[in-house]
Amino acid sequence: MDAHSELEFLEEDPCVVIDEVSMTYRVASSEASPGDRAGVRGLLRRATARPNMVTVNALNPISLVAMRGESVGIVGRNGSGKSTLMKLISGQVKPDQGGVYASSTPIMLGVNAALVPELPGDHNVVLGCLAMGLTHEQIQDRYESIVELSGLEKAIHLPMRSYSSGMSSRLRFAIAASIDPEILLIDEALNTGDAQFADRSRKRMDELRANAGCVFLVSHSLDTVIEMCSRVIWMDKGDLLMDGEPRAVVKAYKDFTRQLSKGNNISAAKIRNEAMKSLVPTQIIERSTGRRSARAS
Ligand SMILES: Nc1ncnc2c1ncn2[C@@H]1O[C@H](COP(=O)(O)OP(=O)(O)OP(=O)(O)O)[C@@H](O)[C@H]1O
Repeated sequence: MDAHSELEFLEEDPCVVIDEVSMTYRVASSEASPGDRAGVRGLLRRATARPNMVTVNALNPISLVAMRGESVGIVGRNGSGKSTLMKLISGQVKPDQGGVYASSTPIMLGVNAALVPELPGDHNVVLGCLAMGLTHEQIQDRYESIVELSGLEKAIHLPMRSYSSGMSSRLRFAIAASIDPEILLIDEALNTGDAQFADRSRKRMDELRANAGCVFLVSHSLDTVIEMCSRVIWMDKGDLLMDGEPRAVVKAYKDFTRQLSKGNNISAAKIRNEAMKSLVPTQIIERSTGRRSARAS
């Protein structure tokens, strides 16, 4: 990249900058240590002993920049680090190292609303909206459309603990979708609820995407990702493998999973390596103002 294009890039306005972020979790493991008894007796002993703490690498160091106007899809197998990345962006968890910078508070659809199961749905609408910083007037204006989007009808007056998990997700989604965030995070929210709700939520999501500065969408539905995203990243075992044009990235990911499901582990590993080799790493530059931008290194 020559000096001129680098300058041009620096003048753009990123919504989210992820700078060399990594994340591990510490969890208790029941795996036997050398010298432990085998079988059920061993398990019983370990169940009452102090647990072995192990470290799970959820995310290896990654850097990423999302510009205004981008819809970034995130695909990958179970446990590849997609939700962890979303939680880091939304600030729900802190990285072990590195930093996440955002031009405004990222809003995770359907998860952020802190609701009270003992209270009826309508009370929770008010609580959820207050928690997101809406004023009384704004809540009054939006109340009807939230209830309508949730599709709960009369059940809106019943305690949330009496809802099915789909009903409660629908209410969370409807509350979270009542604001127009600049940075919108959607983690599988599209798969919430039944077909009728999927239609309604998709419509609202289209409006949100149109108004948002940038969107991150985690989904196992690859058609949805192609349809909705301008760019897709593929993650695997905590690594960022590929970042680019949706169809190309989804194709590589599909080829990879197809080989895996046929048991062709060597072919799958080849596709994984090729994807990783072709990835142009992002290098984050700290500007004199303290703001961060990126260039491809
Ligand atoms: N709270 C947690 N405590 C311990 N380990 C965790 C926790 N959350 C995630 N992990 C581990 O971190 C890794 C990444 O998990 P993550 O949920 O980010 O994956 P994912 O790509 O979103 O998976 P999925 O497609 O199944 O939702 C996995 O190995 C998982 O077991």
